[in-house]
Amino acid sequence: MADDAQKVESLTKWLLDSNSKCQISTSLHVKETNYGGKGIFAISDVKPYQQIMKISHNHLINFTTIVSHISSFNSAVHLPTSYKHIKVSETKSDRITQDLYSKLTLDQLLQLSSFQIVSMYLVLESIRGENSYWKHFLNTLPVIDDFKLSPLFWRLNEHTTKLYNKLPPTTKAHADKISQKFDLDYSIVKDLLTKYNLQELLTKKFFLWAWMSTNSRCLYMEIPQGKDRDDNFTMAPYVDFINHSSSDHCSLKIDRNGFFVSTTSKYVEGDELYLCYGPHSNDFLLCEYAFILPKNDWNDVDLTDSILKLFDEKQKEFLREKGYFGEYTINKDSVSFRTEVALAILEENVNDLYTNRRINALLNGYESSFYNKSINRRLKTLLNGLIDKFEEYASLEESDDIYEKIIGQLYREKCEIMEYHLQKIDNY
Ligand SMILES: C[S@@+](CC[C@H](N)C(=O)[O-])C[C@H]1O[C@@H](n2cnc3c(N)ncnc32)[C@H](O)[C@@H]1O
Repeated sequence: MADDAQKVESLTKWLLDSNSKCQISTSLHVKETNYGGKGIFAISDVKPYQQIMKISHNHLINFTTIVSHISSFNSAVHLPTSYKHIKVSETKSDRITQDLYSKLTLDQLLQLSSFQIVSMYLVLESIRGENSYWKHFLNTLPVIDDFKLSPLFWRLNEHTTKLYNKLPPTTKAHADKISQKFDLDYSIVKDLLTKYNLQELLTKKFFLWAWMSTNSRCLYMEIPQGKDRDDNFTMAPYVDFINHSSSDHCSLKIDRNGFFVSTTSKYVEGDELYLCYGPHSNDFLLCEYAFILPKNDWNDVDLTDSILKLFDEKQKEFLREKGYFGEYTINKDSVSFRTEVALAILEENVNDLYTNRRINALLNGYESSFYNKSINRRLKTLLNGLIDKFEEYASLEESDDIYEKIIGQLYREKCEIMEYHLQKIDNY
């Protein structure tokens, strides 16, 4: 079994094969980081705005390349012309290609979402092993244990389900959504394989590995052949070694020639290159990518549940109609405008909200200082109530258990945001 460095080397050789049309700058090197698996480092200076990687379409895994590859085994399928220039040039035959790829219809493939098809394909191509065109890429994907920090993993593993219920309520709500999506995707793919008597290939654990690999390594980009918005993500070998940072980043571009990565800042030898996966809080990063940052300026506290309890039906209806129902947050600097609006309407008579001049002025972006005092008063009560609940969990950060530490950090970060606002209110 090749070690990690050899696997990366084989992947690089495969990508740089003379016919591949891929390019990787010779200034780059993949190596282990001390915080989150592998990363990409500069081994010599890299200028800003320099193209450092090009991965051709034949080396990308997305809806288009998968449909094109699988259908090449079924002579009854005639692909639309938009697929014609994508060719995964592999024809080796085995049980998967004979019993499944040669029988799947275009309709069946097109009915799957991108998430379903990519996850299913990773499982099937892994089973094909040495026969798979993607074997060098598949060898560099994470193993299931690399996702052990993911709440989805906690929920499905009997030793960690208790942890799942300790998550902050909004983190848990996000994790619940992901879990539902996973369950649905698993049942749809399982049903499809059952039609071909291949259901035993798809254990939940295997699909979880493929699904989390897809979730944590896919890059959201408009695919030129994409049929709708959901198709707009791709797996890009080598590019997916780039770790996340909310500040320093590279830029991505996709066109008919392939997937391109360029720098936006200068790197010197030894620097790690980063990509910003998006403006994500630690709640989001944990649920979607199974890691959190030691410090994250995108963290927030969601007050929606606490605030919604304060409204009667008329107030809720007004907020819904005006587009201000829910998503009431505060972050490290400010109270969101949505939160201010929600707390402001509590000051007004419920029967004349639609004609109330002050409220309508606030909604139209005019002076709102009239409400400041009452917003602060209500916020103070809400935050004091939440801090009391959260502080108990924040102490989990002192635990020796890695999972409890993470849960504790999430609560502590939320407490710090709330304490900052309480201080600000007291100084007002
Ligand atoms: C697209 S991959 C990046 C390459 C990955 N480190 C590897 O070893 O293959 C995304 C995964 O890398 C890890 N990761 C990325 N950025 C990180 C960061 N700032 N801190 C900790 N882990 C990070 C997480 O496990 C995440 O799910």
